[in-house]
Amino acid sequence: MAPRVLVSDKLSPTAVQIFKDRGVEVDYLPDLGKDKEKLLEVIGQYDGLAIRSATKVTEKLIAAATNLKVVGRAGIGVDNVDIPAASRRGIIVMNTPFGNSITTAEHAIALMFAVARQLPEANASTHAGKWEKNRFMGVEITGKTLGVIGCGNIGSIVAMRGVGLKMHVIAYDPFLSEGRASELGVEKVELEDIFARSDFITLHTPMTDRTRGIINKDAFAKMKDGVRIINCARGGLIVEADLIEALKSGKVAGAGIDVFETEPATDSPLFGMENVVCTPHLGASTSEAQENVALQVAEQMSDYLVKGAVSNAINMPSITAEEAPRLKPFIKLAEVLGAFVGQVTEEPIQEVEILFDGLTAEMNTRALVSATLAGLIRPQVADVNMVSAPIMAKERGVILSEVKRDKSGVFDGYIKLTVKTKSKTRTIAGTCFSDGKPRFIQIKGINLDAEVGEHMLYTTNADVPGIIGLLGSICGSKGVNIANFQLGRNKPGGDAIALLYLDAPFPQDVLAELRADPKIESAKPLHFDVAA
Ligand SMILES: NC(=O)c1ccc[n+]([C@@H]2O[C@H](COP(=O)([O-])OP(=O)(O)OC[C@H]3O[C@@H](n4cnc5c(N)ncnc54)[C@H](O)[C@@H]3O)[C@@H](O)[C@H]2O)c1
Ligand SMILES: O=C(O)[C@H](O)COP(=O)(O)O
Repeated sequence: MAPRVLVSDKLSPTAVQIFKDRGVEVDYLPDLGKDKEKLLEVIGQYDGLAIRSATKVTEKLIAAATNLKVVGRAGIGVDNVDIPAASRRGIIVMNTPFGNSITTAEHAIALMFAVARQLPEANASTHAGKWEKNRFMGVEITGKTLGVIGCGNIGSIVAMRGVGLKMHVIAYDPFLSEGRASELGVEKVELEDIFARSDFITLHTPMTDRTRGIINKDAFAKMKDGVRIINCARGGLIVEADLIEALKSGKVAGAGIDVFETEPATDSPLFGMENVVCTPHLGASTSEAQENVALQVAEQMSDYLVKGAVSNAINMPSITAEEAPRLKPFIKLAEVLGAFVGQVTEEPIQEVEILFDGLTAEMNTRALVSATLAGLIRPQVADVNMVSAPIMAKERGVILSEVKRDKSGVFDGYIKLTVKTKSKTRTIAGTCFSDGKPRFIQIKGINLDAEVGEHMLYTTNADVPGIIGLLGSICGSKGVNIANFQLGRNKPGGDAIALLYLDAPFPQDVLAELRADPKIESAKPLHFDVAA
């Protein structure tokens, strides 16, 4: 059945066409995002949801979205999506990180000019036939200091434009390197310097708990008199009540505001204030940017729903369409290695080490780590997947380490998983053969070559005669066929294991009998999802 996507905000028709061309059914209902109740009613039918900023993907919506696999944000900011809730439910959230950056940077520059020269008021006055030449006295931009808070994609473009306008550009961004700053021609400074030195301050950070209210009463107090503020990022970065105070007192000479604490903003004390230029979240609204983000989001969502390729996901490692087919069997391998340990482990997991040897070390190991963790946690939490597993592992305090090394044995490459609990350390290694099927090649340090089947039985036992007979006769007595039987030991008479690949689940009613046999130390029926 073709995957179904709902587009619940206004997107360029290009997106709809791309979904259709890629074999995805699409419902284009651009006003549905604003109708929370209706959206809740229908969301259960969809595998994908394509949005802009109007649709709020809340925990409640996610709980109702029983089939949802991907949320695609045609744009950058994902603060309208409850990412932790989506991740816990295994829903990928992707955005289009570059499609509207130039357009938004241009809007910030446009607002800066509009505020510097009071263009909207001058325009309105001239249209009204007033010719108030003496009323509108602006300021020059050349030679002024532009303070950029957040120097990522958009902030960098604004900074470069500022340099081009002969401004002195200073930037605060904890992740901005000195090298990148000098490449952009900006001075890297602290936040306090931005406040103290800027004639214009422009905001370009995402909205997070750390950036919320970054421009507040205290910040205004540290700024130059007559500073001008531009916000094309998110409304909540500025405490609006504090901005209004600062405008009234004359501390702030003007503001260019594209984004508001509450949107849509149809009523705000900022409206009608002298030299406050407002636009209705138009930063990304050019035909070029909207074409870019619509095309990109539809391609990314279709690639995921149809081919399993992941790009620009906020909560999952990327998997390109090219690498997806090669990676797929190793993702399955990683999952079954995790699933093996997850099923035999009953204590809380403390540490996980995943070793990638040979060709596996050259693969997308972030995706393989996520798959291993998903397999490991699934016996406890059934609906965990590659998106939610890393979060769950972290929430459970699991210490995770990843090791990569060159080919070290007879296999071109393999994955070895070591899991520590309070009382035990368990190890298992596996590889994929050319048939693409996962094989266990080592358990507890004991070599074997075991094909992985849906139903298996794993025993640790004494290395004594009669194990094959015992297991064979118990399975035979219940009519369970053994497809493959693997034995291994660390030394004659030492630790031994048996791994049986069965054509049906091992019967629970004979498990106690098996475990009671003195030759058997432990016996565990296992189940693996080996379907493609
Ligand atoms: N008005 C609009 O229509 C519009 C359009 C696009 C994007 N946006 C907003 O602009 C934001 C920035 O977009 P981007 O593409 O440049 O994102 P980005 O991720 O490329 O850059 C954000 C930068 O902010 C920095 N940062 C994070 N926390 C910070 C902090 N506490 N102080 C200073 N810097 C901090 C990051 O290091 C990063 O470099 C988006 O998150 C979105 O909310 C608005
Ligand atoms: O984060 C973004 O990409 C912008 O805020 C654009 O939002 P919009 O798609 O609702 O215009």
